[in-house]
Amino acid sequence: MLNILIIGNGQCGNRILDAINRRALGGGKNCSRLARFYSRQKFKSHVETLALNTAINDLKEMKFTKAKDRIHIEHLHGVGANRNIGKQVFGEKKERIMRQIEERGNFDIAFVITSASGGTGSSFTPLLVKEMKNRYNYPVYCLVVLPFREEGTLYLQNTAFSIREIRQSGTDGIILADNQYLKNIGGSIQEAYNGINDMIAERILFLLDALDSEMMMVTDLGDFKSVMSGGAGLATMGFFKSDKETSIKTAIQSTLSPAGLLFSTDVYKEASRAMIIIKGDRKYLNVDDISDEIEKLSRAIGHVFKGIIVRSGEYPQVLSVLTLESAHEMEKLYNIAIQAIQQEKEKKQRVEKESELDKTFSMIEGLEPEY
Ligand SMILES: Nc1nc2c(ncn2[C@@H]2O[C@H](COP(=O)(O)OP(=O)(O)OP(=O)(O)O)[C@@H](O)[C@H]2O)c(=O)[nH]1
Repeated sequence: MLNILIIGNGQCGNRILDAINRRALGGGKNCSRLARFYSRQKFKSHVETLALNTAINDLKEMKFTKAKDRIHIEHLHGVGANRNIGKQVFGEKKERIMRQIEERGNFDIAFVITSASGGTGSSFTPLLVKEMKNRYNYPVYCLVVLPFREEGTLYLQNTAFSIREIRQSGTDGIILADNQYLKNIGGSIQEAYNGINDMIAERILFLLDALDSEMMMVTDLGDFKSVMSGGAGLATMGFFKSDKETSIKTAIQSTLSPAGLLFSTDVYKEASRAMIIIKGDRKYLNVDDISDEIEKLSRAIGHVFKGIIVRSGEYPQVLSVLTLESAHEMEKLYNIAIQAIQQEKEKKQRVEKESELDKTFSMIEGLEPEY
């Protein structure tokens, strides 16, 4: 049995963690809040979850994560997208945060979930990972959510710096999920967030289940580590759940297609290593068809690990984990981020010069109110 730690930092990280806990309690989208009082989590592994946030309201919003796992790192009501303040708060509260991890025991693998663009999660994550890597010898993977591109200059510049810092933190790999790419889920912004969080939670739970399952064809933690160590330190995941109409070939293709992935990439051009895990009833799993599809991918990118988990009565579900050797979409994001940083710099310079407003205020210099 694997010991797994999942940490959610900041509002986005907290919400995704809560979606994972809801699913682990067996809940779909409408799972009752009461479920957490009487259900046992369906993790096969021993999983500890921990939510960190400077904003108490974000922690209170969580419905399926135990109160003891929601840790408030006091600083006003968040750090207002300011990563410098976030880093300072982490520095001040570091030992308290690390004690929380220490108390939860030793692990085989850890995941840290955050948005790249806010203040708290994106500044805590690189510093936290660095501390974890210094103190423990288990792999630490980050799941990082990229912003909608129209969310503003501060979020864009935070993204550019935080991704670079997370890469340099010693993390064993970054799994990307992109709000912009996934936004066609539709509905209100809250519905889109819930939909995206649910997609991420579904993939993470499938992965955890697979890493701790008896397989007909084996992939294990060692294979996952090998996949994640390939490429340029960035990865993404794809998923597809088939019904009785879908062939296993189509299911595998779908997990590698835009509809199945969490980040925009042409896997046949940009992927470096992959892991494909298939779960379902033996009668749907034609081994020749599976091999055909996997070979097509491995001819294009190199090595592909494959795993098959037999679950009687279930239509196949397929998960892909892909490390990337290049990421065109990330280059595009950095180009807009550079413009955003420039824009913020020019604005600051303009404000630092004596502004028209300063001139207006100075008109009453030397005068006193007369009554
Ligand atoms: N997918 C997804 N993205 C979210 C969610 N909530 C916020 N975001 C995104 O996260 C980014 C903002 O980061 P947050 O996580 O809210 O910020 P924070 O880390 O709490 O930091 P501060 O609020 O600045 O202290 C924006 O790009 C949002 O679009 C969510 O529930 N799901």
